[in-house]
Order: sequence, then C-alpha cells, then structure tokens
Amino acid sequence: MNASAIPLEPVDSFDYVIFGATGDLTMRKLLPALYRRFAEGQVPADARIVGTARSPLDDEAYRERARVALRQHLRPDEIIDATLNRFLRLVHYVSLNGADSAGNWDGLKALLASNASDERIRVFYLATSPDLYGDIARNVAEKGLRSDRSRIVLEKPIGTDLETARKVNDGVGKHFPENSIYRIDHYLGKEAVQNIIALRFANPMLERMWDRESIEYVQITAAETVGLEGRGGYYDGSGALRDMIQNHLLQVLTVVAMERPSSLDADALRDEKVRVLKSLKPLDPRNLGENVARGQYVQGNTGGKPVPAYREELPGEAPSNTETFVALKAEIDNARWRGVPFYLRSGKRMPEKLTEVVVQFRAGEPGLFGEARPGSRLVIRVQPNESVTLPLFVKHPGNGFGLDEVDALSPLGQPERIRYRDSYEGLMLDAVKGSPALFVRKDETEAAWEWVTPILEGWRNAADGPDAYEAGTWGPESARELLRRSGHRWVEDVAAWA
Ligand SMILES: NC(=O)C1=CN([C@@H]2O[C@H](COP(=O)(O)OP(=O)(O)OC[C@H]3O[C@@H](n4cnc5c(N)ncnc54)[C@H](OP(=O)(O)O)[C@@H]3O)[C@@H](O)[C@H]2O)C=CC1
Ligand SMILES: O=C1O[C@H](COP(=O)(O)O)[C@@H](O)[C@H](O)[C@H]1O
Repeated sequence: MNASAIPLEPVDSFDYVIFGATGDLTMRKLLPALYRRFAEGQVPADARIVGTARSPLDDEAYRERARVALRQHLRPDEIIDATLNRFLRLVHYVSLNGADSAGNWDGLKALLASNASDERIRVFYLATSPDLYGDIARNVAEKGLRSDRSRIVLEKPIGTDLETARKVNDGVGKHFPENSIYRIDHYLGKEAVQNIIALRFANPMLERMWDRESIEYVQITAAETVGLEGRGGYYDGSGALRDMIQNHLLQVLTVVAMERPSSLDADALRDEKVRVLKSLKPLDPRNLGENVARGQYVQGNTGGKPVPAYREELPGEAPSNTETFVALKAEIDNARWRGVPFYLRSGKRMPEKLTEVVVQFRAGEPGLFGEARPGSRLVIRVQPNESVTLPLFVKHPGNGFGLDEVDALSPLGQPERIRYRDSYEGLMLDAVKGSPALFVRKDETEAAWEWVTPILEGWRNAADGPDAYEAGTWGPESARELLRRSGHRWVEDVAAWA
C-alpha cells in the first residue's frame, strides 16, 4: 500500500463502543482500522474507543493488549510510536457482560456520560457471537445508551439460516430502527468491488453490452490458500456456503447483475441489489447435483508446503461433513440475465489467494479471420493486485492479418492515485458518518438466506457428503463437471488448455 494521496476529511466526534473487544476480530481488524484512520487524521482527537467484554481488565491492561495487537497486525512502517501512544489514549475498557441486563451497564453509562452531547455520534459495534446481538441491543436501548445519533453495527454471520437470520434481525430491530442498523459485509468495503459499479455505469460501451445478448456467463471466485487458522470451532458449524457464498459472493453477484440504480444513495443501490437476490431462480433441494458441488480438502500442498487434511486440522477426532469448497450455478430469472449462468465458487486450501470476477462475452461470427473468434473475457481482479483486464484482438504487425491478443485496460487504478485500504477502515468510518450504502439491508440478508437455505436442506438430507479434493487444487472434479454440462470451463482450465 502506498501513502495516501487522497486526504480524508475528519469526521464528527464519536464514541465507538465495541462489544467483543478482547476477541480476534477486534484485535486483528477493528483496532488496526481505527488506528490507520487516526494516523491519517480522520479520527478527531476527542474521539473515544470503548472496548467491552466480560474479561476483567482496566483501561491500562486493555491498552496494553491493544498495543501488542497493533504491533502485530500493522505493518512496521505504519507504526509511529508517538501516534500509537496518542491513539491508545483514546482507548478505554469496561468489563461488561453485554447479554446480561444486570451487567456493569452503569460503568459504561458513566463513561459515555462523561463526554456526552447531543451532537456526539455513538456507534455500537457488535463483534460477539450473533446469538447475543438481540440481548445486547435490548440492553443498550433499555439502559438509555441509545442516542439520536446512534448506530449499531452487526458483524457477520447474521444467523445460520433464514429462520435464525430473522431472529437476529428482529431481535435488534425491536430496539434500533433499520436505518441505524449497519450489517457489515467486508467485501462491499473492497475498492475493486465498488469499482464494478463505476465500471458498469460510467462506461456506456460496457453498460450497453451488459446483458444476455452479449454475455455468455459470469464466474465469481473467492479462493483462499489458508485452512482453518484456529477458527475450527466456528468454521465447522458454518462451512463455505454460509461463510462466503451467502454473504460475500452473493453481494458481489448483486453488484455485477443489478439494474442501473436511480442514484448512488444507499436505498437506491440496495433496492436494486435486493431485486437481483429475489430474482435468483430457486434451487431444488432434491436435485442439487445439477447446480451445486461441494468439497472438503484432504492432505496436499499449498504454497510449496505439505498441509494436513481438514479433518486433521479440526480439534477432536469426530468426522465432519462440513464443506470447505462450494461451486454453484445460479441463474437470475429476469429479462437482462435469463439463461446466463453465474458460476460462484469459494474454497479454502486452493492453489492461490484470489478473488476475481470473470465476464465471458459471447463468441463472434466466423469468416473474416477464420474460425469464430472466442468472446472477450473481462477480468475484474478484486484481490490481490486489483486490476481490470479486457483483452482485445489486434492485427499482428507485418503483412497479412494475423491477430495478437493485447490487454486493453489494466490496471484498475494508478497506485499513486489510489491507496487500497483494508475494507474495515472505510466501513467503520462510514458507520460514524451515517453512510449505509455499503452495508447490507435486512431484506437483502434475508433474501440471500432464502435462496441459500434449500441448499442447506438438500445437503442435510443427502446420503453422501462433500467430495474430497487435494489441498492446493481448484476443488473436486464435480466443480468442473458443473460447468462442463453447459459447455463451459473455469477460467484456469481455459488458460491451461489455451
Ligand atoms: N475473527 C474474524 O476474522 C471474523 C469474525 N467474525 C465474527 O465476529 C464475531 C467475533 O469473532 P471473533 O472476534 O473471532 O471471536 P472471539 O471468540 O475471538 O471473540 C469473542 C468476543 O466476544 C466477547 N464476549 C463473549 N461473550 C460476551 C458477552 N456475553 N458479553 C460481552 N462480550 C462477550 C469475548 O470476550 P470475553 O470472553 O472476555 O467476554 C470476545 O471479546 C463472530 O460473530 C465472528 O463470527 C466475522 C468475520 C471475521
Ligand atoms: O468473512 C470471511 O472472509 C475471509 C476472507 O476474506 P478476504 O477479505 O481475505 O477475502 C475468510 O477467510 C473467512 O473464513 C470468512 O469468515
């Protein structure tokens, strides 16, 4: 990352109250995000960051934990001792069981009251297990901590299926109006995902070609090389479908597929995104094999190192049917997209860390240059090395009409113009600013769960489990078969056979 060339406007004074402040997410993502924005001058000097969790710590002990975590998770060149010390002076801690109305709410209230004004923004960030969200929201409201300028941020996962998602949403919704509830999906915070909106709607050429007439299929891949990373307890109860597809990949799909919104306002964008989710053709739980493949990694190699099987990484000896890989074919049943497959896949222990959207345009007519030219393939690389490439055929220099393929457009941004920031930075500050455009609305979450729930149901009733794939490969054969049936191939297979 480069030093930013785009100055960030300071936001209004705020108190950021984090529930789950001793947890992994806070230490690895939330505190580093706030530190970076403080170092860039966006966080005012009188802001406060109030950590809460049950662990009995005082301000100093918590600041020390935060200091260690920041040193561990920031790059060395980001840490300036004087800045770090000034930042830590903004940090406080209240030991509190957020789910218990008899907890130390007076302590939190007294701290917040010590610098209260009608203007001051309060953000309550819930980074605990989601089954506590309803209770925490109730306590915050009933203890009189909610102000007119309060928002509540909810970490994923919002539930584990449609029913539990509704429970979480309704539990929080009883105490906070929907326009103050900010559901985080950190993929929406990624610069390259937001750029899809610009790419589609600021380029009339692409906008006119963005439909079933011109596009043959779309592939959206989020591949990771990592395995469980010590999160086995959570992941084994979740799996790739809930962990990545229901939220991140479906969100990317909505941005790729939505109609032109009437404005860039939060609700205009989210209205269009939810329309896409509601137009997804329902899958039949009794016949999932047609559209869905799932896998679980066995021993193999990633990054040149041997890695154990998923079951060996899990604590305990119990067998597990949890999928670490999913590939599926989604169809959007509307006039723009009818008949165009959207292939989504995500997996752990893949050959590389890569998130990418591939838009395959239809092949041309045969004749002038021999056989029909293959359709162009627009590749939007979300991470790493964000870029957009659109290869074009041009004439090979010299006599005759031989063709060369050249990249017409790349990379996405000039590094000196844009500093790609961790997605949590922008999203956490958007919550302060009261900008919900990049957060997920209740109906979006529920529509996504509605579409995904039949897959969970089908798997629950299936006689077989996930297919095995070797760690360090692109998933099981069934994922390739899924595309082969429609005469398509995953992008790496096309590259390998070209
Ligand atoms: N870690 C990650 O990378 C990601 C995590 N998430 C989600 O974020 C949430 C937190 O994850 P993570 O940080 O990994 O989890 P951890 O288990 O590391 O942390 C949980 C936190 O919640 C606190 N806590 C538990 N019960 C209570 C309670 N009753 N009242 C107040 N605080 C409580 C714990 O502290 P104490 O025991 O002291 O109370 C701890 O600070 C989860 O929903 C997770 O799925 C989402 C995306 C990524
Ligand atoms: O939400 C999650 O995302 C990460 C992947 O995020 P990325 O920004 O690194 O692509 C994933 O590892 C984790 O399992 C999941 O909970």
